[in-house]
Amino acid sequence: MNIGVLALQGGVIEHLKQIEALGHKGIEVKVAEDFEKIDAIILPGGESTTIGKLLRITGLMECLREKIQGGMPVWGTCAGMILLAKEIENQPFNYLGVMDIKVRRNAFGTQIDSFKTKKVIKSVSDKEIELVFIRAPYVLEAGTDVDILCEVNGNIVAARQGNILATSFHPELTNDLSFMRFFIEEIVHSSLVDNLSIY
Ligand SMILES: NC(=O)CC[C@H](N)C(=O)O
Repeated sequence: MNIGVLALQGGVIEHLKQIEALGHKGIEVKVAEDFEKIDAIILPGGESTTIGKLLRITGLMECLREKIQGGMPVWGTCAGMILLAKEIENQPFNYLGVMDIKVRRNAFGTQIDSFKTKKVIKSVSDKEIELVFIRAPYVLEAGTDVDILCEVNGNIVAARQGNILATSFHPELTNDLSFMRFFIEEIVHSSLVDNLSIY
């Protein structure tokens, strides 16, 4: 499969490496034409304000929003989660606004409060997964269509709404491919099968 990674700012290469490690093609997405080449897209971590500004300047914002609303599978990591959210606490505007969640930015504290922990996320793997949090957001409120996949200290850090996956943490910064495998096999693959069955 061809998995795009939004390549305006942030942790692009790490995602591309994990995609390729699973035998798929990783494609950097920088212009609207790149959307024609991909089956799914990852919005990497970075700085949501910067990526948001670049999405507006390049005109990619509308294009990306339309693709996601049309069913393209998307995974937002950290800043990517903020870009997907319908509501951002203490901020009067959103970015893509496609996922029915309200998020708190920098929810665990500043850069020096970055931390790692381990959890079993049943829908993803039976084994413990290392979770890396870097000035991460978490989900304050989620709509009824949103499945909660993981909580840390009672805070929602991974959630799915149909074709949309959001994580506060960074699986791409670990050697564990299980989250990428989950995204590609469960979310991307099932959406392709659904689309085929229309015909
Ligand atoms: N690692 C990250 O993506 C950090 C996100 C960043 N704190 C933001 O609010 O956009």
